[in-house]
Amino acid sequence: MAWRIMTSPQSQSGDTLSRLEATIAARRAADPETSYVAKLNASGLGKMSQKLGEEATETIIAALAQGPRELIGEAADLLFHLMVLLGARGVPLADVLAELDRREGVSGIAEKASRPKD
Ligand SMILES: N=c1c2ncn([C@@H]3O[C@H](COP(=O)(O)OP(=O)(O)OP(=O)(O)O)[C@@H](O)[C@H]3O)c2ncn1[C@@H]1O[C@H](COP(=O)(O)O)[C@@H](O)[C@H]1O
Repeated sequence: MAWRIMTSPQSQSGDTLSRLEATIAARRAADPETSYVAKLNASGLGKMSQKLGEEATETIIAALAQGPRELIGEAADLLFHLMVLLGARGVPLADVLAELDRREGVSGIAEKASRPKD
């Protein structure tokens, strides 16, 4: 039987990520002793990028070898660390969502085929 997660009515993706973006912005300059967001920002872009890569790897491992709960946890870590990195680079979530909106309805296969050949 397929495994299902009950989706909380509060966890509409846009709202949740928008709130997380605001929280991350508010915590960036907090005390690194008490704020993980501040600690990540204090560690610099290199460390933040490394953490994103680690979370991506852990997500891959969960997808290949673990259960849905582990995959959900790792995917949440991955999204969180992506949001931290975007915030540190000053890229608004709205810009990323707008790019996804722009791509809506464009098949990845058709888009790739339309690229100029070398
Ligand atoms: N959503 C998250 C969130 N998801 C994951 N994490 C943290 O991300 C880390 C996951 O990375 P790891 O498992 O590699 O942890 P680690 O090994 O301890 O990390 P390192 O020592 O290697 O840096 C853990 O410390 C998690 O607690 C998060 N930390 C914070 N948030 C959000 O950010 C808000 C602000 O957090 P603070 O800045 O800590 O107040 C929180 O209220 C939450 O809403």
